[in-house]
Amino acid sequence: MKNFKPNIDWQDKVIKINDLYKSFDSNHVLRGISLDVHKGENIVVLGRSGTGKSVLIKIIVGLLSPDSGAVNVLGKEVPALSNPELRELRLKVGFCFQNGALYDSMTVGENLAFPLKRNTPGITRGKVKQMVETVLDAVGLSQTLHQMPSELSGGQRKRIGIARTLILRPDIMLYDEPTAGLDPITCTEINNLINEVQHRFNTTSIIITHDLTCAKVTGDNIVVMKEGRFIKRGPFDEVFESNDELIREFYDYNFIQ
Ligand SMILES: Nc1ncnc2c1ncn2[C@@H]1O[C@H](COP(=O)(O)OP(=O)(O)OP(=O)(O)O)[C@@H](O)[C@H]1O
Repeated sequence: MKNFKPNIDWQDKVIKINDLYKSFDSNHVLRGISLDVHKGENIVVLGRSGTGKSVLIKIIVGLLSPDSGAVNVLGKEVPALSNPELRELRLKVGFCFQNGALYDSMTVGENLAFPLKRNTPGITRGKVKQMVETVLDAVGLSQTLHQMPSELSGGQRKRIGIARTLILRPDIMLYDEPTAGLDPITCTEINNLINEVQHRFNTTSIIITHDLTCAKVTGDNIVVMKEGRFIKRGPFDEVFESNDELIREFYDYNFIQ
């Protein structure tokens, strides 16, 4: 459970998705998805493999176009944006890749400085140094500044990946399977870090996962996705209190497999 009260503005919808459809030929992946995400909220999208979670995220950042429906992110209608407008939007929507996506030939510090230098022309070396130190401190890994990614554990790589997204101070963080492939203790650390980011930087987050513990610990609200639809939404305890057969099935699946 969170040891702080999230600062959520329920009047401010930073993501508004309405009746979204997306198919690939005869594969009807999204079949009428609607979702509001509020400023400062951590929302978890829970669903089994292949239900369309990644397709949804790609539509949110304009990497895929929907067949129909509306997608508004930070006040912009995403499908209508030009390429330069999309690039601008993507600076405000940070995507945390599953593997951290670090450059193996650069030190941790260089990996963190890279997006900052590329996206902030004219930034001084002093400012870069200060921002790198701040995000490294935020993820609890100040001591790794001069290390190479190959010297880090899987959990540390994830943390540095999160720091690299965070350094551009996005309004929205998208976490793709943040705890996949990690041992339970490291999972707990990553879950705590996701909450710490919410608390310290007041970001809005979408967390895609099939890890129920991650959903429970990080999510202010959960949506459960099945076959391209949201079959349930609400706080974790409310969703999983349900006697709905589809929800039980998901719950059992998590513990059996
Ligand atoms: N670019 C694409 N072209 C064709 N089919 C695609 C494309 N992207 C995704 N799909 C299909 O859409 C469906 C949903 O895929 P998606 O990656 O969103 O699933 P997911 O819920 O994120 O699964 P996982 O948890 O395994 O990552 C799959 O059947 C996939 O094959």
